[in-house]
Amino acid sequence: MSPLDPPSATDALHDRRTAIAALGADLRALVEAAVRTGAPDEVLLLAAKEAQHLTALLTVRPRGRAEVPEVDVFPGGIRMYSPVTGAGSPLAPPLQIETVDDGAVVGTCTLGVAHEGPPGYGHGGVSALLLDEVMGWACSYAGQPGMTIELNLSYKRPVVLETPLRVTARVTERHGRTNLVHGTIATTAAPRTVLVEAEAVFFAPAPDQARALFPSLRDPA
Ligand SMILES: CCCCCCCC/C=C\CCCCCCCC(=O)SCCNC(=O)CCNC(=O)[C@H](O)C(C)(C)COP(=O)(O)OP(=O)(O)OC[C@H]1O[C@@H](n2cnc3c(N)ncnc32)[C@H](O)[C@@H]1OP(=O)(O)O
Repeated sequence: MSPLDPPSATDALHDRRTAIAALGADLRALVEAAVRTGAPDEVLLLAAKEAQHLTALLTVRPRGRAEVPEVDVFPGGIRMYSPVTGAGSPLAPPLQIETVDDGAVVGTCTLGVAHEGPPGYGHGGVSALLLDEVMGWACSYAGQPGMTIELNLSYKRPVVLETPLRVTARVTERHGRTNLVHGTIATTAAPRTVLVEAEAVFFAPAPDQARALFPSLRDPA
């Protein structure tokens, strides 16, 4: 089962997610084209007008800042607009979450030029983004969805763009509501060569605290 399209989805929900993902894919292609283009100035200005038209088209019944989208399962499930995993997000690579049998969570993605830091390599903040997300999923899979309270990174080698990446995370220790998590980024071609390593502390809020933090959470228990 893919956590990004659970079998419980109704046809309408599936159709909505499919449409959101279609728009997300084209927006990502647009973002990548926009940051790589060598088109002349007049073409950029024409594209800007077209982008304004698209923005107007989509500004219909916008959801509230803290509202959980109807297409999402929160916490611990599909997030269509996540800047990391969201198929509907132009910011997301997007990263696909998978689990493996021994308790580690594995995510795969490929970064584009839009995610560049040093020329040809991924931005260090983007590596942190990928790790934070997959480490968060490791907590959810360990039964304690939580928020990052500390994240330490060691950048060992640059992360190459346009190369399939493998992001792994595993809960190593639990102390009450606090989980220590270890994470890595490698390429899928050389999974043992660690490019970035992370240690993090996640905190799983108690039900009352979760209700206060996330008012639209239906059943924090
Ligand atoms: C039931 C449902 C709950 C749902 C929650 C799900 C959320 C996940 C969502 C989607 C999953 C998909 C994946 C996403 C992944 C990405 C995650 C992120 O990006 S999260 C955004 C960035 N993080 C923040 O914005 C946090 C900001 N921090 C806070 O708001 C507070 O710190 C908060 C509410 C988390 C805790 O605040 P306090 O005041 O209640 O807690 P205090 O007492 O400070 O610490 C709690 C415990 O942690 C220990 N602690 C604190 N800092 C520590 C540290 N650096 N190292 C080790 N332990 C530490 C403390 O000693 C304490 O432990 P002792 O309970 O006493 O045993």
